[in-house]
Amino acid sequence: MTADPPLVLDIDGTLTRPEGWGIDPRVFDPIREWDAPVVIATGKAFPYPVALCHFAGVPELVVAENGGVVYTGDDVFFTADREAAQAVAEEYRAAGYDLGWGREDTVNRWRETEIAVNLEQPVEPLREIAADYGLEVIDTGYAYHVKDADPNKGEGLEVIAEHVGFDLAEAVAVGDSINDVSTFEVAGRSFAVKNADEAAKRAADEVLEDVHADGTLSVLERVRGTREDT
Ligand SMILES: O=C(O)COP(=O)(O)O
Ligand SMILES: [Mg+2]
Repeated sequence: MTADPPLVLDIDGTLTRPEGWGIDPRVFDPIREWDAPVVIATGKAFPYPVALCHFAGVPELVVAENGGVVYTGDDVFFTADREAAQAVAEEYRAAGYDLGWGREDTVNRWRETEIAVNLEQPVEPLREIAADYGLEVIDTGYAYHVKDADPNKGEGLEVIAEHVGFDLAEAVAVGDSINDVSTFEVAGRSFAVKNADEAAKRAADEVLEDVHADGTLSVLERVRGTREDT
């Protein structure tokens, strides 16, 4: 007997439409029908991947905020807090800059452990202020994230695998950016979509020929049913 391997999916750049924005609706059915755990591992704020699982109709297995928040379906773990990143955001604003998400800022509104800044905002002053607080700034291609260097998606994934009881060596990960490198390091097989950044491409076992959801769907097709079910 064979079964599906556990899946680890990034959102932005990976489940997105070919033009780069919005979830490609073709990913919903394969995710829903997958007969093994599907972990959503993202830099987005906690509610976004929870909502994605909810609307896809799959259990909520979530690494959010680049590993700052981990949800096993039973327990939530916070591996960082927002305080220092918030202080960086306030200094950045006091220096005349803006986070770039508008007045109500739904990008950061429910974010618990880091701060995201719009890519159109100047990054150098942000990096300088973040360094003063001992934080790093990473560019996912969708936002700058001001974060603690410690937590990452890969460690969050390990927590979920242990809790749910699957073998990470059997897991298949797909991603597109530097925040997926730690995932690629702990998952047995890793794929970077064609639109991935250099860090993700270097870390992946294989770089796909297709961009965004087209790349991811090609992986799902290939790996479906490839796990030996003992
Ligand atoms: O939040 C981001 O900047 C990117 O999100 P992702 O990790 O799902 O690609
Ligand atoms: Mg991404």
